[in-house]
Amino acid sequence: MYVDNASAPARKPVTVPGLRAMKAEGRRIVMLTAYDASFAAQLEAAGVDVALVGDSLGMVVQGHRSTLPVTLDQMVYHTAAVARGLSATLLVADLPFMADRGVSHALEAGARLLGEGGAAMVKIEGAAAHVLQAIEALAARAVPVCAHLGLTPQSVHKFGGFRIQGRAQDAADRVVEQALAVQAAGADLLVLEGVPTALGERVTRAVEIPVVGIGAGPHCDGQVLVCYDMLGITPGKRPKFSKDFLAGRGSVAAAIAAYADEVRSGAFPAPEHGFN
Ligand SMILES: Nc1nc(=O)c2c([nH]1)NC[C@@H]1CN(c3ccc(C(=O)N[C@@H](CCC(=O)O)C(=O)O)cc3)CN21
Ligand SMILES: CC(C)C(=O)C(=O)O
Ligand SMILES: [Mg+2]
Repeated sequence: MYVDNASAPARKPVTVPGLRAMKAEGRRIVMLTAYDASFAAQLEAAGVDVALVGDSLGMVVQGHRSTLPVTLDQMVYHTAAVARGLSATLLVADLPFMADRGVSHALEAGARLLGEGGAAMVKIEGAAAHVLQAIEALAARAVPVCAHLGLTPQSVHKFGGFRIQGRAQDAADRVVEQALAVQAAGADLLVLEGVPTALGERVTRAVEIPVVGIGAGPHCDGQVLVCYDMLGITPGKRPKFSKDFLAGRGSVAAAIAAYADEVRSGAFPAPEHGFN
């Protein structure tokens, strides 16, 4: 089969408890988005730890200006496609905008993304009361949850654009409180996006769960990027925190391998990819 990965060298499956062990042992977590089976197989072959079916697909695949138009059906469709390209890589899928409008909706989304989609974990933005309730309800039913704080793209209209969050002291303190709250609600992983480097470090030290940063500086327990950004094929302006790993290299495989190496060594992100 085209996406069959059975001939690749065996790799121990990445698990939810395994991610916590990586934080404890100081091994950085390498995460990338994927939206289809062919990209998933590239991540798998490069030994990427975590694949994220991000609702960023609404922008980079569908061409929308935000992630808000993405539906649960579309997330399930892309998640199932990515799952077919993976074997050892842990699969995380975003809950789309408003999938958390009630606990029952969040549970339905979790059931579909894990059951039909084959994800091992769902990601949910924010730390509002209803989000904490959704995290608790999912965790109680053994659905692992990745929280997402800082620049949460589904809040683009509230933020007035994709703006760096937590710059003021009180805003930074609030992000730390939110991180503790999502951990207490039962989150197993935290994506921290678009915050100053110092806040990335503070949050990473404040919680026991692993923190995967994107535009959050080099002190997080891991890093995530949108796959098209790290290949330099995103149309228009790419976020400052991303880097073109295909530049000067001959293949997508080499670019993903270089990204994984640079995340694990700490070479990426460099100071110019961060905010202060
Ligand atoms: N291609 C792509 N890459 C992403 O990382 C990404 C998406 N799409 N879509 C969903 C969200 C939106 N994201 C974005 C998009 C733009 C910026 C951006 O342009 N930020 C400014 C900083 C603005 C400020 O200083 O407040 C930058 O210069 O990077 C940040 C995050 C992150 N996610
Ligand atoms: C940018 C990452 C963290 C994400 O949520 C997405 O790709 O949708
Ligand atoms: Mg997302």
